[in-house]
Amino acid sequence: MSSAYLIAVGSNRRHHLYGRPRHVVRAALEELAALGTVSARSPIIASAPMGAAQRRFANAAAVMDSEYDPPALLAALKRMERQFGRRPGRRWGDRVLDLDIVLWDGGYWKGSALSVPHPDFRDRAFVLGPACAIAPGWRDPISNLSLSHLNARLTSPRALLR
Ligand SMILES: Nc1nc2c(c(=O)[nH]1)N=C(CO)CN2
Repeated sequence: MSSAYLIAVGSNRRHHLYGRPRHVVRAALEELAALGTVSARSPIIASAPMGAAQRRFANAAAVMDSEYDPPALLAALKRMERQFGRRPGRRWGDRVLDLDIVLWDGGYWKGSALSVPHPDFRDRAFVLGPACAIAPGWRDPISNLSLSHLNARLTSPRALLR
């Protein structure tokens, strides 16, 4: 049985073949088709780095159906990161490709190396912005708020949206 996933994609380093981060993200969005059926790809946005990273990021999101369960999909995404030349580095440092599972239509997953929903996605405009462009009505199973509500909450006065 296949499941739907929301995947976040990011890059802030050049790739020797693909070039600038936005081209890395575009290539990664295409490559996701090897892991399932991609039903939506967001526009690629530029965003200021959050955390220890130095350079600007290109970010995007995709919705895909896949036969993989969450740990198997995560393993496949990590393999793709390595194929794109990512090497272990600082947790919040610069990277050629970052692929995260944000949401899964099966609800929650909690393992030693993986939590779905992604624990921090509600505070990350660079995830919510692109995600809202393709799946605004998808609800976070923990807060039960839609992606468009979570995104509005990040950018609007809190009192209005609680
Ligand atoms: N704007 C932006 N900032 C980041 C990003 C990212 O994808 N976009 N990823 C990080 C590490 O996961 C750290 N900071």
